[in-house]
Amino acid sequence: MSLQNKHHQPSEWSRRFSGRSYEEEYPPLGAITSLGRKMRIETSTPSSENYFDHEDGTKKLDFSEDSPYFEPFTPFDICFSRKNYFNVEGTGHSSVLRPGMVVLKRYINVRDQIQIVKTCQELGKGPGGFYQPGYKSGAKLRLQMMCLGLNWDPETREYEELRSFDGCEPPAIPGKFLRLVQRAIQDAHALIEKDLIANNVEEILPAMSPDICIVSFYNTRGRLGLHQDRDETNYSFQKGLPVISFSVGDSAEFLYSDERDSENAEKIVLESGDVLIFGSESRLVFHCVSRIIPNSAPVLLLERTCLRPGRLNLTFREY
Ligand SMILES: O=C(O)CCC(=O)C(=O)O
Ligand SMILES: [Fe+2]
Repeated sequence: MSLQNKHHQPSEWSRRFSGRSYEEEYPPLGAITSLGRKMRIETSTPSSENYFDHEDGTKKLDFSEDSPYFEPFTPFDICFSRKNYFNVEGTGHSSVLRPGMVVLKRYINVRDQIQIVKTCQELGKGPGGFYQPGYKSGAKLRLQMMCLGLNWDPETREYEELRSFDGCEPPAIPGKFLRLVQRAIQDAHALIEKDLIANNVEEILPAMSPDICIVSFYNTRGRLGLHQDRDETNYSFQKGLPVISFSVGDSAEFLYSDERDSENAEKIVLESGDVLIFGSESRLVFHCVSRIIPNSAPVLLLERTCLRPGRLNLTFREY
């Protein structure tokens, strides 16, 4: 009995499982030559029609791409793929979603995401930090919120210097966040210029200097109903100054629509590191967070920050 047969007895199971004959599944041993992606096995034991004679009398298996023996050879990778490392594969590319609305996918690198979480954690534990806000109706929002720069009160829908319920002054927006916002606007302009072959990018998406950042933390059951961001000044609306949103942690399903109608809304998945910008024509777009996708945050981010399951969102606006 050959070594081949000693170790691999053909079985009904293996035939059924692979859909190939035993000889096809386990070609006889012989000299194995690696030819780039193709493997060729030389042997003197003919056993199927896929052998063909060579001038020197030996029989060779046909491992050309048309042959059933052909299998691309993939060497073992000692490192995780990015997919395993980050838990999920990216969804989509940076693009102009509609006039004035741009998504920059995986824009914030993991190092900066880690910094964002650590900074928000520190600020969030201090005066003016995270709390669960409510609406005028008494219903609570399904998230924890903190404001930087100015305070926005979901109950009165007003902006204020001090938080009315505890008198706390909102922490300042960190310079690092502001620099990231400016860079994102520039890169959104470059994308618009390229995608729409436009040179009036400032009209399509005006630049802005944020004076408020609303930081929200959604746990995996968190969500935010369909709404427009319309509590800023007329100046801000007339200029179409954009809202700029950073996503960090678990991914979120984000819906947006011209109508107050989530049934027919467009949907995108906002992943950790994504930046979404909506201004000018899209400034008053209806939008909501319909779902947080559990276990979708980058593993490295979780390892370095111990961020709770859920998602951190920062929206920057110019009041
Ligand atoms: O979490 C998000 O992506 C959206 C947040 C939002 O719409 C808001 O803060 O007004
Ligand atoms: Fe909003």
